[in-house]
Amino acid sequence: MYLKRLTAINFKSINQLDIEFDNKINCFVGNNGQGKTNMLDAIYFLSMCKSSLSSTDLQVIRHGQDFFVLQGFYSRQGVDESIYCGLKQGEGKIFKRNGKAYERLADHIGFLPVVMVSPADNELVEGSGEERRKYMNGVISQIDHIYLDEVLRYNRLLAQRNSLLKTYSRTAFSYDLIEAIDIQLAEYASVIHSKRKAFVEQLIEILQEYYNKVSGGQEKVSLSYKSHLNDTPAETLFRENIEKDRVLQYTSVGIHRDDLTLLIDGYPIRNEGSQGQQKTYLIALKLAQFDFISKVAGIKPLLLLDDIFDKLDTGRVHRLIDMVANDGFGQIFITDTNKNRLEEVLAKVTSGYRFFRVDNSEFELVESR
Ligand SMILES: Nc1ncnc2c1ncn2[C@@H]1O[C@H](COP(=O)(O)OP(=O)(O)OP(=O)(O)O)[C@@H](O)[C@H]1O
Repeated sequence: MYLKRLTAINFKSINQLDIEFDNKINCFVGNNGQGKTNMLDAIYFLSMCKSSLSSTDLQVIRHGQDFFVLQGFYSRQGVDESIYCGLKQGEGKIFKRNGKAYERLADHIGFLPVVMVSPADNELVEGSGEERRKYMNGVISQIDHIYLDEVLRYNRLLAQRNSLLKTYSRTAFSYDLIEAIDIQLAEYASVIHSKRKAFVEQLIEILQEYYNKVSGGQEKVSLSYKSHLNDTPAETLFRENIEKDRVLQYTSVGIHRDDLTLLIDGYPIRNEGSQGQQKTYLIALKLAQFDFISKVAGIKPLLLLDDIFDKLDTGRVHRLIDMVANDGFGQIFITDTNKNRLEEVLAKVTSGYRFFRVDNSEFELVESR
């Protein structure tokens, strides 16, 4: 699958854009703040129906404007596909495939799989468990259409349960009501838990391989899935903690407390890893994710590599490029502020490529093969 052409109007710093891509490698060079990441984010948006960075859709509308439009023209399994996304202030977001509007955005997510590697991934190391749960949700939703719905339903039931715990803690407490919620809550919790567990297990298998490929094979890396449901079935868990939750006035156990621990040589990478090791780990994690989606979905995701070379030594940069440019990856988009570094990289690449200069959110094709 590859993106042939992207058009954008009023997307973040981009006023107007119409750009045709190489079906293998696309490089973007420009100084800080010139719009490189915004362009990658537009590609991400067309796949995931949301920005990889901005928390609300309205934040991506160009300052001073009241709408944005994106259009992507793809070739997917030999078939041309056009995706339209538009948002006007005060109105809903519209997504269309070949001119027909989607009723549910969840039906689109995963149709054009995407993996983005960016400096923001650092949040997976530094951020709270919520970041890592969001990460799991983002990947699994690309290969499983009903997963997001299950998470949404779980969260709705959880909110109801929490509001009951708050309301009833000082007055009469209705066990019947809570137990009725818990039956459904436990069902969703079990399904979500088994999907997350299967995902992490498959990721672990390939994570080390990619870490070795980029690092040259030095440290041992792993990933551990933490969940209350690892040891206790959901129904038992909610039942056993009901008194505690009543005192706390919120639900203290469940998959909303799941987390991932990123490990290097058996220790959390957050405490032990150098910046370069952390970066290498995160790249390996994302490439493992690429592998996972490719295998399960049967389509190679678009690979967006935003500013990934910073903090990596030259050996790692070269191994990484050799791998993504010449191995089993599909179309890739690479941004960098350093022109020489990218030119060096392209000199080693045997496939076709396009090289763009980015200045003030204008994209100029300067070289292609
Ligand atoms: N909604 C918006 N409207 C207008 N400009 C925006 C909007 N959102 C972000 N920007 C601008 O986009 C610019 C950042 O662009 P971007 O992140 O794409 O830069 P970059 O070329 O990737 O830089 P770097 O090399 O530093 O990563 C900032 O100047 C920011 O003010």
